[in-house]
Amino acid sequence: MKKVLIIAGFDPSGGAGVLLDVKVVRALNSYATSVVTSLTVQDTQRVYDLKPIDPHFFEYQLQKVVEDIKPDSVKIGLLGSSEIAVVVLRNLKRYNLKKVVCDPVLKSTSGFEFCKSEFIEFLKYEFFKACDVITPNKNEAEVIFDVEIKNFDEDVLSCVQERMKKMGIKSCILKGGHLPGEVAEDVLITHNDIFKVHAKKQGFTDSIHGTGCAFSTAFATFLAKGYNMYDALISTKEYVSNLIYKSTKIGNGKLILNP
Ligand SMILES: Nc1ncnc2c1ncn2[C@@H]1O[C@H](COP(=O)(O)OP(=O)(O)O)[C@@H](O)[C@H]1O
Ligand SMILES: Cc1ncc(COP(=O)(O)O)c(N)n1
Repeated sequence: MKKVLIIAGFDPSGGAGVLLDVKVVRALNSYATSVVTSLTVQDTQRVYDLKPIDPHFFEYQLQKVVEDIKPDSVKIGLLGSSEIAVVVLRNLKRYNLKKVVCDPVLKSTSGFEFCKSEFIEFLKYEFFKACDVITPNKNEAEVIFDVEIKNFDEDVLSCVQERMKKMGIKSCILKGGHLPGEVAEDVLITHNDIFKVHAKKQGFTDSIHGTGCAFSTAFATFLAKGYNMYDALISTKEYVSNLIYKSTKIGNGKLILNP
């Protein structure tokens, strides 16, 4: 049984964060451990508040679980505070953790700002380097790479590729759910390759919640199973598209995924 370590925030409604991530890992027949970075006050309509976990207590939990159950891959979601991010970075290095997938959650679909600007600089120039792949959506990629993204044309993608090299980011999957058009396209960019996948768009991206969380967790799980990045992306795209096609309205707000 492959083991995926989830480092993410807690959404009590289960539409995003660790509750969703653990279900995705389980649905893909793997085992999830999880260390919570922050608690949110949240429902299917919006995020109201966030309280980061004490960084010392967080580190204590992280170290105990990693020393006992060595993960085959790591998914990092909402970090919640720069102090927690520093602890995560230190321990990625200390335990030499492999196959680290980071979903750079900067803002919720409903518009809640999860990161202040100095924290974003730390992520851009220190944290992402320690990850094997980051999975920004359109808005996150614009902030991280300081580029306007209206489509995934060649010039945009090669600009992102150049900036990744300069910043020391190893690989990146740009998620295109928020771009206009009939298809939801995602692009894996490495230092010497660009690889696209796409699926038919279903419904309105802004009315579905948790797609980015499910995407990065499924990708980390396929890596844990030994898939290379290309095959992991193909399988993740198929898996997440099916979850989106079956998304349901469980509360008064956005549709949720139910792995
Ligand atoms: N309406 C949609 N129909 C099908 N796939 C979608 C839709 N919206 C997003 N996706 C896919 O879901 C995944 C998450 O993407 P995206 O919504 O861009 O990120 P985020 O949830 O982080 O904002 C990507 O694979 C994207 O292509
Ligand atoms: C705990 C937690 N983690 C991540 C997200 C982002 O998900 P989304 O962009 O779907 O709001 C969230 N809302 N809450």
